[in-house]
Amino acid sequence: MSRIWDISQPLHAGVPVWPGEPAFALHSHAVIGDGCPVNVGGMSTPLHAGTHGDAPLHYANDGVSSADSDLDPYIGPCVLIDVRHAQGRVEVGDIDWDAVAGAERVLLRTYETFPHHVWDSDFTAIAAEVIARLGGMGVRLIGTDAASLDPEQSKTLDAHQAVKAADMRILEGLVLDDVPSGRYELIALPLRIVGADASPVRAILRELA
Ligand SMILES: N[C@@H](CC(=O)c1ccccc1NC=O)C(=O)O
Ligand SMILES: [Zn+2]
Ligand SMILES: [Zn+2]
Repeated sequence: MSRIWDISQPLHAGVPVWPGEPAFALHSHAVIGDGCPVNVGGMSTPLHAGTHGDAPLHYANDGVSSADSDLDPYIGPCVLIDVRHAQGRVEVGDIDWDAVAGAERVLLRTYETFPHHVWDSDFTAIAAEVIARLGGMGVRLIGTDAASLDPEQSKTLDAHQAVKAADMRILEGLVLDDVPSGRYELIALPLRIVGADASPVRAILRELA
């Protein structure tokens, strides 16, 4: 059997969320007891909490929602590239472009150790030029272990806009700590949430046969 890496953050009350967003919460609506045969829960979550896919609706009013997005970008061969050496922002010179050649899905590892317990305002963003070059090479999905492609304080979202121009899809908040660089099969499907600008995903990498 081929090995599977779970590259998703656990979702729980303490999962770091974008500043100002409400915490993730799991509620109990029913518990097993006299007259009740089941436990039943519900959840409340910011859509950009944990490991998630941005829908184009996040960065454009005419963009599709999670329910309406093609699924192709989120499933298939991918390459994981180590860019831990990048300073502040991933620039064109930080990427091993030979490793990218031919890939339709590219995941970038920026963290030495993923910050599971605190919000990191200084995450490593990605330059719009990098996205444009990836798009020009036929890449359809960009993934990162950072909370966003653009810096937390950005109001122009240049990298997201470059994704829009190339009609790519985005995964954010991946956990890539224990995964060697190289090629894998990616599966990270957004939920079919009508009108949603983002969705949690269960992201996995599977060793290629
Ligand atoms: N663009 C970010 C998310 C984002 O910008 C955001 C998420 C939640 C609440 C506010 C946000 N941005 C406000 O300027 C992302 O990459 O998904
Ligand atoms: Zn997001
Ligand atoms: Zn985003």
